[in-house]
Amino acid sequence: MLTKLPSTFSRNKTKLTRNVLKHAKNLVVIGCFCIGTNQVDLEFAADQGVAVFNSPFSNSRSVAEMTIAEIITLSRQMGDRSIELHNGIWNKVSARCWEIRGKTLGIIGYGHIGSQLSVLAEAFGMNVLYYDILMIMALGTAKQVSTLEELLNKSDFVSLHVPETPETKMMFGTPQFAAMKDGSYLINNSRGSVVDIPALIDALKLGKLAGAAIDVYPQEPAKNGPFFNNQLNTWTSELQSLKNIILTPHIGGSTEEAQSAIGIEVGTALTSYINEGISTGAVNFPEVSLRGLDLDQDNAVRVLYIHQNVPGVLKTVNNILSDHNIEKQFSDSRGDVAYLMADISGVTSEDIKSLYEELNATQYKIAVRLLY
Ligand SMILES: NC(=O)C1=CN([C@@H]2O[C@H](COP(=O)(O)OP(=O)(O)OC[C@H]3O[C@@H](n4cnc5c(N)ncnc54)[C@H](O)[C@@H]3O)[C@@H](O)[C@H]2O)C=CC1
Ligand SMILES: O=C(O)C(=O)COP(=O)(O)O
Repeated sequence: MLTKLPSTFSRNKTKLTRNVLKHAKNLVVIGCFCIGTNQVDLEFAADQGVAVFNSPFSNSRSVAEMTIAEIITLSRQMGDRSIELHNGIWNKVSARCWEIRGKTLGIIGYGHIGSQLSVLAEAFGMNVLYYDILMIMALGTAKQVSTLEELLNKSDFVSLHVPETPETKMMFGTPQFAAMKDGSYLINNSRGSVVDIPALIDALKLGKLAGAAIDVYPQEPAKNGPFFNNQLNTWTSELQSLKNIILTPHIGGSTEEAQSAIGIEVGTALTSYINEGISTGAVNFPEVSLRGLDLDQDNAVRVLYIHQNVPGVLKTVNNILSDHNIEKQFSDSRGDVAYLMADISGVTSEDIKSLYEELNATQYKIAVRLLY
């Protein structure tokens, strides 16, 4: 159906690969109703003239809150106590159950989620360290460390909040577990590809880690309900058998508040791109905007021209537009793709057809839309 749609919607499970996108001939825009955009081949989408929008922060508070809940749940072994009581066992213990006050939280990836988590953790009396590839201003009394190793050596809890990129794939494996403090905890609410699960299982079995919380998996089932082990990964049953490990079904951003805010944010971006061509906030595309579009005035037309980023294109396009008054114009490029927006006036309905045909016939065009 993608071939017939001007826009398509995805959450993190909908894989829009090169193979899928190359059949989507009429596709104009993709909305990812989530933060992560690794499920879409962003570069190929841009090469096809398809802009991709996401919701960069609407569910970040939900993830930060869930992480705080997990830190306390792990520290008090509440998951295990709850499972025991569900199975009719009363097991009142305090051994190796801790307050989180005064403990150190190491945050890997200090972006929207990591930085909110930092503020919440400090409110609980935790000390916060963070590691990020960028220099980022610390909130509260958190401290940025310059190596991942330093963070791992010093933290009682380590929480991952990085995006899936070639650099973060399997960034957490045997050497990173070895560098962690004995009896520490790992939380992964980022992406399933970031942690080497067999290495995590070993660290838990050896007692190196006192617990872990995992929300994301290398493969995830496409729908709710019973799943076969190989739909998550081949080690699911091992994970299920371990003590003090919280397993959640990728629900970090799944709250009513987050879903409603995401719907509004991405929906607004999609409609302003479709109706006005505005690409501000696109994750794969040049960001172009022009002030007020008044199509009722002076036979106005907005020209949206996406093209390969090579010399000479603007000259050709402006030559075609030059029979009309160019009220305003803006152009930007990102990598191999460039995007020109121009508001022209004095365009008759006959002109529109010929303008479209001429622009469509230009050499380096990727896509053309005229709004009138
Ligand atoms: N479990 C869930 O339901 C959810 C999971 N997520 C995941 O969380 C990720 C992070 O979300 P945000 O904080 O909003 O993203 P963000 O883009 O605001 O922050 C990510 C931070 O990670 C840093 N980073 C990138 N590569 C790194 C590396 N190799 N080492 C250290 N730091 C690195 C970046 O510089 C940035 O500061 C998303 O990309 C998504 O995959 C997001 C929302 C919900
Ligand atoms: O926002 C994200 O990146 C998430 O992982 C949450 O995705 P979802 O809305 O649950 O498909």
